[in-house]
Amino acid sequence: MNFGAQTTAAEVLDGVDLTGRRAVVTGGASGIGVETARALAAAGAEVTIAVRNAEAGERTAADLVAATGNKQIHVAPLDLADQASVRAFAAGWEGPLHILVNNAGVMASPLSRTPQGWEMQFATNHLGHFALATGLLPALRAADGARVVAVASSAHLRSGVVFEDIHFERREYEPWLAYGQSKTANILFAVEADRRWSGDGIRVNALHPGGIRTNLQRYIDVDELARSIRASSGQEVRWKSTEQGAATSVLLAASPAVAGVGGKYFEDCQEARPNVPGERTGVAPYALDPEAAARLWAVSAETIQSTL
Ligand SMILES: NC(=O)c1ccc[n+]([C@@H]2O[C@H](COP(=O)([O-])OP(=O)(O)OC[C@H]3O[C@@H](n4cnc5c(N)ncnc54)[C@H](O)[C@@H]3O)[C@@H](O)[C@H]2O)c1
Repeated sequence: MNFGAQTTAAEVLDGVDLTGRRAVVTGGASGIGVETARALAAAGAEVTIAVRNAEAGERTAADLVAATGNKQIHVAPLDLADQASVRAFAAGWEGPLHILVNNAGVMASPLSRTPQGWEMQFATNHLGHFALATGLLPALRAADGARVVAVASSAHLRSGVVFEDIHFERREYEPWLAYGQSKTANILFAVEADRRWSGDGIRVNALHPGGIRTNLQRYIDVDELARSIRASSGQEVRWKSTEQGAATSVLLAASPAVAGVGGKYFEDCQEARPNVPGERTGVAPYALDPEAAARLWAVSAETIQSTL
C-alpha cells in the first residue's frame, strides 16, 4: 500500500506484529497520542501512556484495553515541564524500551515560564522530551533496534532556534514564534540524536502529523487561523481525523517500511521535500542543519544539567 495524507494509523500497521515490543507515548491521553497508542496496542505492543492527568490517563487506558483486547496498557505520570518528573519517569523505567513517541505538546500558549525561567513551549515540547529520551537511553540501547519519534510540526517553518534568546528574555514574546522554535528544536533533536545513537541501532525521526482538530488549538481561534491561511496562501486547511493524524507517528515508530531510516522529517507518511518559501509544507533547511543540531544538543544538555 502507498501511504499518504489519508492513511490511518491502523492501516499503516496492518499486518505488523509488535508482540514483545514495549512503547511509551507521551501525551497519550489526548488527541493524536490516543490514536498512536491505540494503533501500537492493536498491533500487540505493550504501551505506556505518559500523562500529566492521571484520571484522563486511566480512562484512556481502560478504553484502549476494551477496544484492542490488549491488556498490556499502562499509565505513568509525566510532566514534561518539570525536570524532576521527567527524571523520575526515566529512573522508574525497567527493562528495554523499543519505541518512544515524543508526542505531547503545547501550542501558541500565552507567555509562561517554568520555575527555572524557561519559556514554557520550549521547556515542554523540547527540553522535557530531550531529558526524557536521554534519560531513557540505557533502555533504548537495551532494545534490539529501538526507534524514537519526535512529533514536530509544519509550524517549524515559523522560526528556527534563536540561540541568542531562546527564552524570550530580550525580545517580545510571540506565541507562534515560540511554538515554531520549539518544533524546529524537535526536528534538530532527531537529526543529532540519530547521528549519536544510530550506532547503537536506535533510529530517530521527526514528523508533521497534519492539521487535526484537538485540544492543542485551545489557545487560538481556529476559524481565524483558517481564514488567514486562505488569505495568505489561497489554500484551504484540510483537517485530518485523529486516526489519520497518528499515521506518520506510527509509521516512524514501528513500520518496516522505514527500517534503517533516521534523522529525517516526514509529513503525510513520506519524507518531506525542502520547503519552498511561501508554501506551508516541506522542511526548512535550518531544521535539518547538522551544526545547529549539535549546538542545540549542547545547549539543551547544559540547560537541563542546571536543574540537577
Ligand atoms: N493537532 C494538530 O493539528 C497538530 C499539528 C502539528 C503538530 N502537532 C503536534 O502533535 C502533538 C500532539 O498534539 P495533539 O494535537 O494531539 O494535541 P492535544 O492537546 O490533544 O495533546 C497534547 C498532549 O500533550 C500533553 N501535554 C501538554 N503539556 C504537557 C506536559 N507539560 N507534560 C506532559 N504532557 C503534556 C497534553 O496533556 C495532551 O495530552 C503535539 O506535539 C503537537 O505539537 C499537532
